[in-house]
Amino acid sequence: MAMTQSGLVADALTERTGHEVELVGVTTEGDVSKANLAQIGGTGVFVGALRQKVLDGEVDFAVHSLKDLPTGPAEGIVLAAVPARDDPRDALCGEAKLADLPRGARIGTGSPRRMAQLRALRHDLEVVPIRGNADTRLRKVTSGEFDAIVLAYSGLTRINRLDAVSEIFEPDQMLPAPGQGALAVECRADRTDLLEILATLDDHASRVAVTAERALLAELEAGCSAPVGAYAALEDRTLHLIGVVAGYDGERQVRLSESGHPDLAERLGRDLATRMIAKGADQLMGERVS
Ligand SMILES: NCc1[nH]cc(CCC(=O)O)c1CC(=O)O
Repeated sequence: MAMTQSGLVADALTERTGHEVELVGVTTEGDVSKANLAQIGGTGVFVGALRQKVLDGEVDFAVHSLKDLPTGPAEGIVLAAVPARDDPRDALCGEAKLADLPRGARIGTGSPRRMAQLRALRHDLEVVPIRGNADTRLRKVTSGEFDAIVLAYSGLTRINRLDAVSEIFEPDQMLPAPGQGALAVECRADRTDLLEILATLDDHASRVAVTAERALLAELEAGCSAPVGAYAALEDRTLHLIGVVAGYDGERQVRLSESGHPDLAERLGRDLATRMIAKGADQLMGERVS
């Protein structure tokens, strides 16, 4: 998936600016270690290794899945471009749509956000942690170990596995992770020459949407392992943001929305988070039922 999305960015850059781009594959501890990803530092291990190559000047820029980036700033590195976002929704991969799965069906997901929202949609489901890359997970559906799993639609597009999708969740059923479906192009802050070139890849609507979603996540002091969903979209020069913090039991949710001017995307996210905290969102995040 990472090589595909880097290839897409490289092609777009060549098309827009005429610059040839050489792809450099980077293998990280996250790719080779058999240990649980959480134990070796979560998705931060992929991001950290790529950022080091950027800082060392081994590569000019790096492409990440934006939802895997920690919300805090990275010293010496800037988010040079957010290309036009792909479909941000989550997809169910299995034999049937969610409503048609048998009682007590086994659903695999490693994401607390997806777990909590699945339980809210259907209390009878057995939601079970699952590991491995997308292809490994999909094989666990084919083998019958799981009745279904949930993955990002955009990721399935990039690995050419839309055939596995049985249902796409609308944001009112399941809010995606902040930044889901978007890519992040990062380079060194002092490379002004490069910043100008990479800026041609930036998509304003995508940039303001993910800015609001990530500001919400940052203000909630949450990371990618928190049961936090967010989705923002720009319509007629108004930015609409929806956020959710879902309790692990699926019983309680704090779900609020807010709209504002896209120039104030960061503020919009922070304001919504503050309102969510006032409704008990931080308490829900602190809980671990299973
Ligand atoms: N956490 C892993 C990860 N990081 C980005 C994507 C999907 C692609 C995207 O969001 O752009 C995935 C897999 C998934 O959640 O199904």
